[in-house]
Amino acid sequence: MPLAFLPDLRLNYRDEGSGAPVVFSHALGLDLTMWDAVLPLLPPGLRLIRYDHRGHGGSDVPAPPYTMGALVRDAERLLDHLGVKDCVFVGLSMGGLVAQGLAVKRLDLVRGMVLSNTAARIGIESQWQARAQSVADTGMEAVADATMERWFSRRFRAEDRHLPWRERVMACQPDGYVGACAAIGGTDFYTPTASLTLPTLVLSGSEDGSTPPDLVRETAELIAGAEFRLLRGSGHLPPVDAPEAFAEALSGFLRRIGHV
Ligand SMILES: O=C(O)CC1=CCC(=O)O1
Repeated sequence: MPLAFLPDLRLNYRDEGSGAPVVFSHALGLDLTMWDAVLPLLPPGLRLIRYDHRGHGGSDVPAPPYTMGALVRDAERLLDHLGVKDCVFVGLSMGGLVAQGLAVKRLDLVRGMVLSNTAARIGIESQWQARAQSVADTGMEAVADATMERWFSRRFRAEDRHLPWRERVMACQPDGYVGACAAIGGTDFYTPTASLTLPTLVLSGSEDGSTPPDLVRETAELIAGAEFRLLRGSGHLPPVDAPEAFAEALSGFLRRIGHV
């Protein structure tokens, strides 16, 4: 898989297809494979770029803590490196924070965004510090089970469909996870996000235990003209537990804004 050599960091990414660019930014503790089930369901004529955040997947793992500014800068430098402008940026959870920060900073790069299962602010800093500390102390096992409960519905878990995703969380480098917790805990985008006016689709899962629908809807209401859509039966990761519904919502948005 290609690595983008940014001045101080190597970022792992995949760049597939050709046409109008769509960039995918994943959630905490995961990697670019989070989008595997969605990409084949999207219409032709798109350049599909996905990457691993610092500290995740095949990207470098700098020592924690990280800042949201650094995560946004990584996305910015990757898009500059790939010569991408005017993309639709799709960010889920932590990736949705990156989407908001990037749109505020570099509107030349982003012509539309999809904010999935995210908010202008996620949780409170002390909870993120406590979570980071437990991973620093005892590794990913400290958060794996509780994460599955927040991410996936009871039914999904009863069918053991969460197990491969638990393995992915367990494979995350503790330093990367701890670093990203600091970035999330230190981020409050209420004011900058309220200034955004670009075309935006906001998606939420009715069973999301991490960013519940009311929180996600509140962020949609900050952005003038944003569309809000609730994916019924889905949890925190619709690309995993409801890829068809996610792809259908994303494809509709791309068509409505003339991106495909
Ligand atoms: O781990 C969680 O509960 C949910 C989450 C918050 C930010 C992110 O990317 O995932």
